[in-house]
Amino acid sequence: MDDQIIKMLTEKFNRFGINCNLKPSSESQPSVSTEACDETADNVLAQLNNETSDNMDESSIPNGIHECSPREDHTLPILKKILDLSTKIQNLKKQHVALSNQVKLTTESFPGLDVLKSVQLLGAEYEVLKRKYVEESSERRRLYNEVIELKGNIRVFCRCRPLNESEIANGSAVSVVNFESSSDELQVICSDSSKKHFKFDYVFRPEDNQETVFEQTIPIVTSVLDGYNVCIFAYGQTGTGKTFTMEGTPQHRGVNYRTLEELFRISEERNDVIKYELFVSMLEVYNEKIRDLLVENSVEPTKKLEIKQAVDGTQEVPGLIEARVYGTVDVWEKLKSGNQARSVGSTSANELSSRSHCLLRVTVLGENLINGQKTRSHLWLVDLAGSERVGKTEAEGERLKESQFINKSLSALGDVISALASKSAHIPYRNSKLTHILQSSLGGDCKTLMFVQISPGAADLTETLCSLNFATRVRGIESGPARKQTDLTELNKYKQMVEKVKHDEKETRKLQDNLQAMQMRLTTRELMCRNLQEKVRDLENQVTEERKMRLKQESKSLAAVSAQPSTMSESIAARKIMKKPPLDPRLPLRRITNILPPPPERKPSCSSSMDEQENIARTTSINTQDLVKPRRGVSIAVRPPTTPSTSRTLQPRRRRVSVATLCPVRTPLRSPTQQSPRRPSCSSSMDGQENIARTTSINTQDLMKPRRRVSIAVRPPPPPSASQALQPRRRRVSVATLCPVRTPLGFPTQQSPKRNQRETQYSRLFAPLPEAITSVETASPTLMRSSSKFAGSPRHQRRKPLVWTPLKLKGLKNSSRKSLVIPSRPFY
Ligand SMILES: Nc1ncnc2c1ncn2[C@@H]1O[C@H](COP(=O)(O)OP(=O)(O)OP(=O)(O)O)[C@@H](O)[C@H]1O
Repeated sequence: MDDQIIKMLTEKFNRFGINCNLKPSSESQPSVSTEACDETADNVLAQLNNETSDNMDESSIPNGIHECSPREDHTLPILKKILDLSTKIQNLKKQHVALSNQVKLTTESFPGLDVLKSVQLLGAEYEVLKRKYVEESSERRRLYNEVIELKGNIRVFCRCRPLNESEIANGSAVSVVNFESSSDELQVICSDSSKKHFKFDYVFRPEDNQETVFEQTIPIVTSVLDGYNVCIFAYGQTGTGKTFTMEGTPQHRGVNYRTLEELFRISEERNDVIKYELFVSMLEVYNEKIRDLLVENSVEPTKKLEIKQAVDGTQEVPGLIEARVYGTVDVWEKLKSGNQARSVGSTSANELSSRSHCLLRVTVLGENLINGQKTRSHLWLVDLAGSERVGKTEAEGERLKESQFINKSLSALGDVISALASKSAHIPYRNSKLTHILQSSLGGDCKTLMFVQISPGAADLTETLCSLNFATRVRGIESGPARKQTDLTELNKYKQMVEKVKHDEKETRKLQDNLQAMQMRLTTRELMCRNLQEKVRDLENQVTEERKMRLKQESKSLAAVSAQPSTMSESIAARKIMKKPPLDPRLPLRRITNILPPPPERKPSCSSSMDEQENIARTTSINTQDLVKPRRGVSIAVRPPTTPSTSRTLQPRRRRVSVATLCPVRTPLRSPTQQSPRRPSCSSSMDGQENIARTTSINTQDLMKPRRRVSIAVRPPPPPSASQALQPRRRRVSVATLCPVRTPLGFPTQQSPKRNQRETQYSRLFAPLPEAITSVETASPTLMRSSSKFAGSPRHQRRKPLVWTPLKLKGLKNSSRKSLVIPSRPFY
């Protein structure tokens, strides 16, 4: 026994109060193996147990344990445990040693540089091979599809069913269809014993089973996994085995089930390269209505389904259920429930006759995990309703209606096929729901396979010939090459996003431009405001200066008048000056703010033809300097009538009076920009008998002069002409009133030369005759009238009296005609 173990055991025994004297065996004795050690431990244990149970007397312990006398009984279980643990430790140590011997890590254990190099080489090689594989597999698919295209994208298989029991029972056991040695030809023996040859892509005999049929179908079916649209449909007379070929029975499964089975198998195969998702939809076209066959709750009223054209040009049925299928079990469940929902009925030709066209659509979404290419393709599996002769099947009522719909849609299908075969410009796809929904499958970039189902019975010979002729026409269609269907959903999404971004950018640019323009306008306005403020300040200064000067002058003249009041007129003038209200120390200047005044608006020129005898012209012009001049001048000129025209002859009682008034008017301040250089000329009819022309003109310098004058000029009329003799009562009076008007600030620069010209003209026109000029003190409307040459006009020619009113122009801001027609009054 190992000395170390003995020593350890002895120590442990002693610690627990066991007098244990374990001695190693003699030197001559061979070393004890671990098994021997275990055995020893077991013996010790057995011995201890015996001592505990039987109170055995002290005896010798074999194999080196010479003495062992437990003092107390309760220490034995602990000892036992210790021994157990020791044994376990030993065992673990042994296992450790064994494992260490097994795994000996040395520097040699790590791979060398050579190995690493070769691993790297292999990795690169693997990448190259992978790339080559992808290239090759795509090339294979391309070639494969090319082969199919060479064979024809519309392929026609003919399948003849076996004679059924009733046909045999009726004695027509002889088949009218003869099959040639080759697999793509057949002969039909007509009633006149003539033979008709038909050639198709493949001809299935009555003995050919479902597997044989599907074997030929596989190549075209698998194209859907490569991203091509595929359509397989069964056409033929009722009871010839269309449903049998497409759906089959649980024992003899048809193309539908086998196709999906194959698709799952291939997708499993390509799992590491392409990820596929399969969806199934099932619908029927019954009496020209589309019905979803996968709607679970048939109690609910079926929603109306319509065919719509999708963005990529394919025909879609929005709202149609697309059930995801994960395996053949799923598929079978879906097909079963769909077939149960399908409209079938019993006819004389077929006990379970399909009364509708059943369409199963498989949508395949594929994503290439290596290059990320996505595909979305459809596979249509169509079991058409059988063509039937209404007379032969003796259909009545609902069956008759169904038959009519079926035949109509099959006829539409025939028309489409004919149009496609003759390469007609217009293909009547929309003549029926069936052709509309199969539009892209029949004439588009799709691979189409048609099963023409025939009966071998002589009784169905005519229908058989019809079906075969139809199938021959279909085979003659030259369709274009099938196109791989990439998933355009994401592409369209990105396109829309790009469009939106472009639009947004355009909008942003427009907004930025607007902002810049606004900023520029703002800057310009601020500049203008500053200029205006400066101008206002200058004007205010000027006004203050002039006011001071005027005060000085007034005080001087007042002093002079009070000193020598010689004449009556001077005394009156002095009185007037005294009476004059003190000047307003502050001019009512409008506060100019940063808000710009509106753009200068032209006063509307209102002229209306009220009477060709009347002409009223008023012109008001305001100058800022006018405001500060404390003088008022009124000139009234009464013009003699001009030579009357012919028209006047017809209006003998009309008179014409023109009054021009120049007077200072107290009006609200107007901004310089609003001060139009030309006042509008307003004409209005005041009286049918009178014509009043008033011209109001304000001159700033005049306003400053401290004088008031009203000049009334009454000119004698020229000698009456012959025409006037006929109009003795006509008079023409022109009155021009010039009065300084207290107006808003104006600008001298705005005094247009045209206006000056006009003023000169007027002043010349209304220049007072020396003998008619009366001083202000004596001039009054009454006097004016009495002094006029026409004062003694007959009463019925009375003109509208002039109204002498105080100057009231408060609303110049509104710039209405009223504010410009300034009524005047004597300055007393
Ligand atoms: N190749 C065949 N082998 C064995 N039985 C067949 C075959 N073809 C058809 N049958 C049988 O003929 C009968 C009628 O077939 P099926 O109902 O498929 O005809 P159909 O063309 O779909 O008729 P319909 O247009 O009226 O629906 C069925 O009982 C079917 O099992």
